[in-house]
Amino acid sequence: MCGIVGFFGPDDVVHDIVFGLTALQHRGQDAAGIATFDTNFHLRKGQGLINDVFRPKHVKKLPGNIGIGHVRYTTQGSNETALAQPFTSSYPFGLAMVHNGNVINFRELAKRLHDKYHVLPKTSNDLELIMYTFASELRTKDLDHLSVIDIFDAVETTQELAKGAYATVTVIAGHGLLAFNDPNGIRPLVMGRRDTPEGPVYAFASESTCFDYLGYEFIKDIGPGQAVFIDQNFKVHYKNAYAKPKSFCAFEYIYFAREDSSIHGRLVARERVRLGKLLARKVLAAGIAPDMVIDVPSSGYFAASGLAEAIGVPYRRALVKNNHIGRSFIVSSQVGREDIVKKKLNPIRAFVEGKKVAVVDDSIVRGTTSRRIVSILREAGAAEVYFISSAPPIIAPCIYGIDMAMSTELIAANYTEEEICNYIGADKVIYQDLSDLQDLFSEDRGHGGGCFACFSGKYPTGDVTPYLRHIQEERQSQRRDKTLSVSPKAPAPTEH
Ligand SMILES: O=P(O)(O)OC[C@H]1O[C@H](OP(=O)(O)OP(=O)(O)O)[C@H](O)[C@@H]1O
Ligand SMILES: NC(=O)CC[C@H](N)C(=O)O
Ligand SMILES: [Mg+2]
Repeated sequence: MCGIVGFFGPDDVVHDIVFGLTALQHRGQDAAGIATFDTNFHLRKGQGLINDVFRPKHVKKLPGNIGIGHVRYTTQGSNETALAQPFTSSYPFGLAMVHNGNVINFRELAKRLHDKYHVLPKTSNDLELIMYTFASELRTKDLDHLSVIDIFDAVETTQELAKGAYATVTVIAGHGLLAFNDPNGIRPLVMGRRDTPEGPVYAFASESTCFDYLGYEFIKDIGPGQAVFIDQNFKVHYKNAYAKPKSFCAFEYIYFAREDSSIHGRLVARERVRLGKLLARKVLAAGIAPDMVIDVPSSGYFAASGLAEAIGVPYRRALVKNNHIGRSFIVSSQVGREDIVKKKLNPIRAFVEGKKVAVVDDSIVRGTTSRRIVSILREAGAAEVYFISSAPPIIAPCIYGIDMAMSTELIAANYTEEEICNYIGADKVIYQDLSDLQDLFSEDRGHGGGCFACFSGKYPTGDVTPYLRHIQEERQSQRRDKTLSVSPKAPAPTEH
């Protein structure tokens, strides 16, 4: 799902970039990169977390009052350093770009760039296709007299040609900072501003939480098809008025985004509490009577507290998370995910022994976390374990920036709820109803609609079968996890 930031102000911006990326670390753990510009581009990118890649000695070598940054969760190509973002192009002007999302007409765009503009991207990262498509359109303009209209025209063409999800920020050397979203606005992108004695600093970021830390005022979400350009005089130009999102990724509210972020007017934490409360009907109808509701740290907390409140049962944090362990789901190998899940959570025996426990997580994707949780709760003496997902069953691949592109790795795409219950070893599995989730983000509720593709199999960008075939071939050639390493018919594990 990647995290992106961009800053443009009167002074060096690298410290705000590092700080902003640190607030977005949960969006990508594979790699990190920063590009700043003064009279030249200064670029550093590497594998690992922000603190791994950027030490003080590196920050000093990133001068410039305009710059962008990226934390990567790989969805296209391998996660080696060469494919980390940002990417730069020397022509026209000098460009540096980052994006969050996934281009799904990869081959078509690459062919057009080659045939029409004789451009050969350096890697298989789809960001290059967006950047070179934009660059190729820009270079057809009168570069001696580049106007904002020219820039927005190049954006418009890029948005027509590139299919999929892409929230982007671009430095156009000597001209300014540009942000634009794909026509569906599937990924989050927000704009902020901080006033200083020397003048305003403008910022773009995947999530508003970046601004909280840095003292920026939230200005707006960048909606579907929208673009914003900050010129050299710090004048702000908008392409397309803001429109409510019709296909914003619902999984951002459920799991991906940070709880303290607000997206399209909705505080993520509050939406998660609502999702927890919505589950009460099914929990009560299931005839289970939990003694307590616990969460799976860290993304399950708000839904668990919402459910506990709705059914009048105590909430307890009975699973303790090792705070030095990051996210498991966004690790690119099953072995890596299982290793993290093993190290990450420990039950408090004194709370769960002899108790009937409703454990709430935001989602069950591959089943890695849930199977482990049930096993360690049983080991800690829980009498009954009911596993509750605040997301509906994930039955179809995500191809818009969350790396679950193969239905063979999605447990609910391959097995019934009963088989899943058996595999994870729970006494009951309860999922959110898709209709309840869709209602929460419907136009009637003032949101505008969302992308529910991974829950419904209906994709907002039209026919995606060619892309699904492409990504299947790519994964098979990379021999990355393509099938579940489980058979839910197998009994739950006793060892752990
Ligand atoms: O069924 P699975 O394939 O295990 O995927 C689902 C789990 O992965 C995520 O947790 P993660 O560890 O990524 O992050 P968190 O600490 O934010 O919960 C999510 O919150 C679920 O717990
Ligand atoms: N998760 C993402 O947004 C990934 C962005 C881009 N597809 C990459 O692989 O770098
Ligand atoms: Mg989790």
